[in-house]
Amino acid sequence: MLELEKLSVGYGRKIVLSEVNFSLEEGRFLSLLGPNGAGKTTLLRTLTGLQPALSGRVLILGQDLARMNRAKLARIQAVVLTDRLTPGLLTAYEVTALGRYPHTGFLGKLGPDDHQAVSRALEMVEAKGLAERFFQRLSDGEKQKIILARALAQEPKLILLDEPTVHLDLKHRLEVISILRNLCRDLGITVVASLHDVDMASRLSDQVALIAEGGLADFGPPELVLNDSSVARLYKLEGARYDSRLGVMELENQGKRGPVFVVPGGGSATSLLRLLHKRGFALLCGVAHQGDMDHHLASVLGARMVSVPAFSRASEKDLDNCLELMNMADVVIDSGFELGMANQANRDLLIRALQKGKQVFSLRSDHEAKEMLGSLSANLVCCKNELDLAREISAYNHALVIPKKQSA
Ligand SMILES: Nc1ncnc2c1ncn2[C@@H]1O[C@H](COP(=O)(O)OP(=O)(O)OP(=O)(O)O)[C@@H](O)[C@H]1O
Repeated sequence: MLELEKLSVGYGRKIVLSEVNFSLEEGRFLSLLGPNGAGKTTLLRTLTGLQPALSGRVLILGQDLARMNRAKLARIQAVVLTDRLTPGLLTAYEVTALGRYPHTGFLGKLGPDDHQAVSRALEMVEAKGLAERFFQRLSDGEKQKIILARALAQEPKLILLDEPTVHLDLKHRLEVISILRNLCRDLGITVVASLHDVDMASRLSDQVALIAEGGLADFGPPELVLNDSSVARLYKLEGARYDSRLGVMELENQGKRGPVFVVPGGGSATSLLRLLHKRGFALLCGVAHQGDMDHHLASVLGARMVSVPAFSRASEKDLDNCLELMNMADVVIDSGFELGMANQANRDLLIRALQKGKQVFSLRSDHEAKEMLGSLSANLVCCKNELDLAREISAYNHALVIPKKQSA
């Protein structure tokens, strides 16, 4: 569908990107990712023919873009740029109908086929109800849907979009994204879009192009191209990292409070770990099973951890290592894990912590705690939920810090 051969783009003598090479098959979704000012818009504008290439070639369906006439190009390619559309007093239907211009005659008169195409396009973006409303009076999200409908009414094979979800709330962002995804999957339309959301790009795209420092830094399926270090390099991230497994950005913290020791299990500690990390606590954790969500998140959040392979029991040595970490912690937290064959050691850890007189906070009910820990549970502070627990720990931590300061 699209092939770039040693393409350099820019403005006059200013080269923004040089010698970009890649090709894209029909019906694929390509996301252009890169920091502000990297050249995504400049590349998109060059692919639309709105600005000439500085050197190299763009081939669309095997034909050189520079030699294609505009009418022919408009029947293949639709463009959605970020420039605000100000179409005067046109209704949403009339704006959508503007997309039919490559198919109508000189006077732009719509025939029955054109009206059908306009209705189909409005239906595809689920905006038939907006048809009679004035475009200017629509919300940003509604406008974006109509602009997409206009591109679809053109019945293109290739759609180029610059930041199609910018200014949209979550609902409209997801709607627009799912419309674009369906275009590729159901209609075989090729989509090239610049996006700022790495997570969205990784879920949506067949291919991603990483644009940075004057060229194409990488190109390929997101599963191969997007990882912690490539994203950190691309955006020059400091104080944050991209978790490619969960597809989310995690903020680093200096862990100035605590540390606290979390006893995890089977994903029971995930919200808790995130909350404590957000509140600035340094995290210690054990015993965590590899492959478990708690293990993954604890390691992404930079916790010091004792871990064992999935489904295996911790050894005496693992327990000793945990106790060593636990001794460093102000408090111990029971994540309320479900007890099974493989994590008996985590119950033993809680028992040892209570026997040593450590302050233990728990996400279990009093009843559950008693069942698991017997009379020792009397020394446990049971909390209703993660927020309650974080509050209790903050109060306890504060009480610890003040005497320390006073004695100094
Ligand atoms: N008309 C212009 N003339 C000269 N330089 C320009 C022009 N338009 C943009 N630039 C410059 O070209 C470079 C690339 O800009 P571009 O808008 O393509 O980046 P981008 O990746 O789309 O950025 P963003 O994510 O912020 O939209 C920037 O340094 C920008 O200042």
